[in-house]
Amino acid sequence: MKIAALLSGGVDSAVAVHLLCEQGYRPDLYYIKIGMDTDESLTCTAEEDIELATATARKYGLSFDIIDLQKEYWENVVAYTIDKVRQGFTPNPDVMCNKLIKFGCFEEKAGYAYDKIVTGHYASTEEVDGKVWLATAKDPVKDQTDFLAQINYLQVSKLWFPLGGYLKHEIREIAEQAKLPSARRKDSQGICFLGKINYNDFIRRFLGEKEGKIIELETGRQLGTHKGFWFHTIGQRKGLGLGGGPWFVVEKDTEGNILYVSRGYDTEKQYGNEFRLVDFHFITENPWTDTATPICFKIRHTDCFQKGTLMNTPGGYRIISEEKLQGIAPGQFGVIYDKDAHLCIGSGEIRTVK
Ligand SMILES: Nc1ncnc2c1ncn2[C@@H]1O[C@H](COP(=O)(O)OP(=O)(O)OP(=O)(O)O)[C@@H](O)[C@H]1O
Repeated sequence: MKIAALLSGGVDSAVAVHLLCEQGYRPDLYYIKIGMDTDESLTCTAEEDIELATATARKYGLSFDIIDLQKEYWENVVAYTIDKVRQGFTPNPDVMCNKLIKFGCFEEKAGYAYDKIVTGHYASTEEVDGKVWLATAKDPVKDQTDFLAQINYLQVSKLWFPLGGYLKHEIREIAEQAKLPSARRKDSQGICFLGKINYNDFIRRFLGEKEGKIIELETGRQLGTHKGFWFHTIGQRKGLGLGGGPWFVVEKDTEGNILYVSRGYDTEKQYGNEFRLVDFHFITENPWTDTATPICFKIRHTDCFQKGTLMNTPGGYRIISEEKLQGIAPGQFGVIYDKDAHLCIGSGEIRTVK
């Protein structure tokens, strides 16, 4: 079996490679370059990543290649991110990076020559009645199935996640014992291409600044000004610069460049229990024929699953949540799991119900 392993320079993918070697496999290792070489302020930690990845490859005597997908990353993931922000949505670049870059463009450049692609994601796959499904990881805090929920059947059936059956602290212990070069490396956080740079600086570069009003939704009172709706997200509390809070962003008027906010933790306006999903995507297939199916779901990357019902209506899919949810942000992905939160079934982009 020919195996390619995606190595980031972090501890998780190094342990994935270690576990494969312990089982007698000899994967070819690949680092994907997605930073911007030409722009100092927009580069990731690429140099350090490549050094650590090279050291891991050397330790196991495996082949190591760097695949440059910078152009593809900017044309697909960054363009998508800016486009969504401009429309007032909250994008999820990590979801798109998995779908389009790690398992998309990489496949076209190198992955096609392999039977299996291995990563250090915390996720599993499971065969049910001869079909492969994406399944959650043993570690509920680290589970990354929500970032993988836009991949397709060809992708999931070729993927192998060796860390799915481990807890994060077990992975750290394995890395220490095996003396992996990246054993003591801190976990990476958030959106990769942003690396060390500030998200607002990144957005400002593309969309600039434009002053607009901040208005209290309940009273219509103007409380202050902001520098562009694109710096703010539904449910967000930080960065409003208003006294006497807590204030939360509850609505955005993108045409008028107005932010509507609401005060306190318990205001009705912050919460909702129903939303729509557009462009709904099943990873393996649609396992449900009913118009109302009990499910678990997530609307953001957290370790808690919400319980609710997936409604298949003539106007598209909707989720009705058992509990009221704070900060349902259009543009984010609503990720659907079976009712035991075991199989990840698919995802769609969140829209409000009007
Ligand atoms: N630049 C990259 N090149 C190749 N593979 C990558 C790269 N970035 C991430 N990956 C792969 O995707 C997996 C998940 O990446 P992510 O950044 O979400 O997680 P992580 O838990 O920080 O992983 P790691 O500790 O391996 O960096 C990694 O384990 C690795 O297999």
